[in-house]
Amino acid sequence: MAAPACTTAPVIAVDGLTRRFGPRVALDGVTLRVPRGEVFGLVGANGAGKTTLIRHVLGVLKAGVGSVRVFGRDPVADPVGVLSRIGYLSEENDLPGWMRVDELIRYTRSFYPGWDDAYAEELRRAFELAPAARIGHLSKGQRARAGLLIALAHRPELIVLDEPSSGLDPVVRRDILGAIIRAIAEEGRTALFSSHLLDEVERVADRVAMIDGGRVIFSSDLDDVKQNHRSLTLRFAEARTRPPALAGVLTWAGTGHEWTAVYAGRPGGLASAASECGARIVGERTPSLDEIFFARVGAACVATEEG
Ligand SMILES: Nc1ncnc2c1ncn2[C@@H]1O[C@H](COP(=O)(O)OP(=O)(O)OP(=O)(O)O)[C@@H](O)[C@H]1O
Repeated sequence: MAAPACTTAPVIAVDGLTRRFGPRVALDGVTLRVPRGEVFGLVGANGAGKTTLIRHVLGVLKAGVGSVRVFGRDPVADPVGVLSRIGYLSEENDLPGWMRVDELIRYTRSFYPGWDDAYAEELRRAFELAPAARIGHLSKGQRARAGLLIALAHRPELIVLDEPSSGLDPVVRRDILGAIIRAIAEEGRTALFSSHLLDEVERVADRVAMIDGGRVIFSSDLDDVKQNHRSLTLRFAEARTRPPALAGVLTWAGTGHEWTAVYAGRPGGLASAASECGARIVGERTPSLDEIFFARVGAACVATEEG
């Protein structure tokens, strides 16, 4: 999954994007960069703003406050220039139910000069889609595979997948992710996908942005995320009813003598602070992306309440 070194302009550049639906703020000052050749995971709970952000990237929604550039272009002003280079799988996966699989492939093919017949056929076989099957009669998982096939087969420079695994069984999930990896492994290809399944993002992404309440609360290279967070269990000499406030600790869980912290900072940074308050570290490990996400969301909520 190693991405090529990225020195070129980002494929997606979002700056200060705010979107309101009536009184509801769906995106709040979002700024992010999706570098070329990387797999970028957008993670957040339902309603966090992932789909709204993707709809701006596709030019379906126009940036009122802030700006969105894809391949350096405004996707609203230049939809053909941008969308012809994107493969998109929507969360709803709204394909025409009356078409057969082979008709869907022929129909979609006509829009894309770069359509790769051999690759489309390879995907059709890998996804076990019968050419004569009616889309409307396919299972949800099969429809997702068909949607993914037509998103991938024109070999787009950028593939955008909104919750590709939503509602699918683990085997299909792996099929879908395998296909994503194949698509992006082609030189210089970029993938942006949203998910609330943190284990899935952890498996495939090079970079993640965590979104909560319309804000990007954290965005980083995945290896850096893992390196810069530790889960540390502290044993205190005295039993405590609440944990101490220690710099770098995002969240605490525990009771009495033992408390576990998700900590962001340099390795070993918590040790001296712990000993100053009569504790020693009795356990240490790398937290999962899931733990980091919830720690970050929790810390962001506390900061908002205090701010
Ligand atoms: N067209 C719309 N009209 C009104 N509110 C909207 C609209 N689209 C999104 N929202 C609201 O904006 C917020 C962000 O929604 P969005 O669909 O972007 O979240 P999401 O992270 O993609 O969640 P999900 O995975 O559930 O789709 C939510 O509170 C949602 O109800």
